[in-house]
Amino acid sequence: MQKVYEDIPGRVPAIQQIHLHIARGEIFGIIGHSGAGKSTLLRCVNLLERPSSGSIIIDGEDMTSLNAKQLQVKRRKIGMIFQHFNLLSSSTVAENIAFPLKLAGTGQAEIGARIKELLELVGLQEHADKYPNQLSGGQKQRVGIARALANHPDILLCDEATSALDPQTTNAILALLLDINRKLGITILLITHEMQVIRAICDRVAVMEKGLIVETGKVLDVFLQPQHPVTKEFVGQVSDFATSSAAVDSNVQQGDKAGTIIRITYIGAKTYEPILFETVKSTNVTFAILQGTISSMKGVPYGQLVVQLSGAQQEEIAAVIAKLKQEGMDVEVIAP
Ligand SMILES: Nc1ncnc2c1ncn2[C@@H]1O[C@H](COP(=O)(O)OP(=O)(O)OP(=O)(O)O)[C@@H](O)[C@H]1O
Repeated sequence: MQKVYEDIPGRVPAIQQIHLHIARGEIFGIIGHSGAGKSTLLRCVNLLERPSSGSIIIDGEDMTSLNAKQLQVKRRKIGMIFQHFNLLSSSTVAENIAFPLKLAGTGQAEIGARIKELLELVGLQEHADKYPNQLSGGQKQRVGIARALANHPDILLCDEATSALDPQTTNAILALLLDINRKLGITILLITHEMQVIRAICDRVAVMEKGLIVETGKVLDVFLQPQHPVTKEFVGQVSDFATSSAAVDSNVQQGDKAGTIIRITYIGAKTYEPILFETVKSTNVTFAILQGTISSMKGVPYGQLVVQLSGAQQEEIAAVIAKLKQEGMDVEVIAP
């Protein structure tokens, strides 16, 4: 699809040609700098913005071919939450959540029951009768989430949903989104400019720049092997990996230049196993750790070690590397 805002003649399209497939049930993140086109892309999904060309296919149905009535019905199955929450300030929490249910013509008794369920889901049972200005940012976003889920949507669009929140509240809201995805199977499409949001909950990510997707893939792959300069920059926000080469260079210069330098990547339970030590133990190979990090991606631990192997013949070092690979490690020889 493509989107050109028509108001300024000759301007670059907000979305150049983009082709994106999002699988049912996944959490898909779109990251990019300001003006990259993320909001435009997200708003095209539920047709808050109409693409200039191309189509938006949801469950086999092209959104751009629906008439106003059909679109209204289809939109009920696409919830949306916003950076600044967009709550009705003169309505209570319960009334805010009831709003989309009333629009859908839901009966009063059913609305009452649904509000109760949703308040429980987002942890706001005690706050039904409060007004938005009596709530914290995190609580406001919980109301936004409850309202977005009111009509049992299949898809939840999140427009910078945690950008106005402090880090601790951000983590709590991300945990709630992950919980909703797992419990209810809702597909989540989120946009953000923060790589920690992607790392915390996304399965896959697309990196946008100037209206184009410049890189896309599984979050782990993108983190461990970012290709595009913009992706490298975003990964550098949260990871020590991107800055590692300079640190490694200086460590190598200070130490023994002989030997082979490798980068080992550990994922899952292996992160905590002494595989490197066990592998070299019965050989002549010695190792020096030049750099190491452990982190977590969607709750799964992963780590990287940059290690200098020396003290033995090249063949023996090669055998150690082969053994590490056999153990399921991802090993990259950096030098020589
Ligand atoms: N309603 C609009 N009318 C005209 N131009 C627009 C409109 N909305 C966005 N644009 C332009 O389209 C381009 C992409 O904007 P968009 O808001 O989609 O980017 P973004 O990546 O979401 O940025 P941000 O994080 O700052 O919101 C920008 O050049 C922007 O100025």
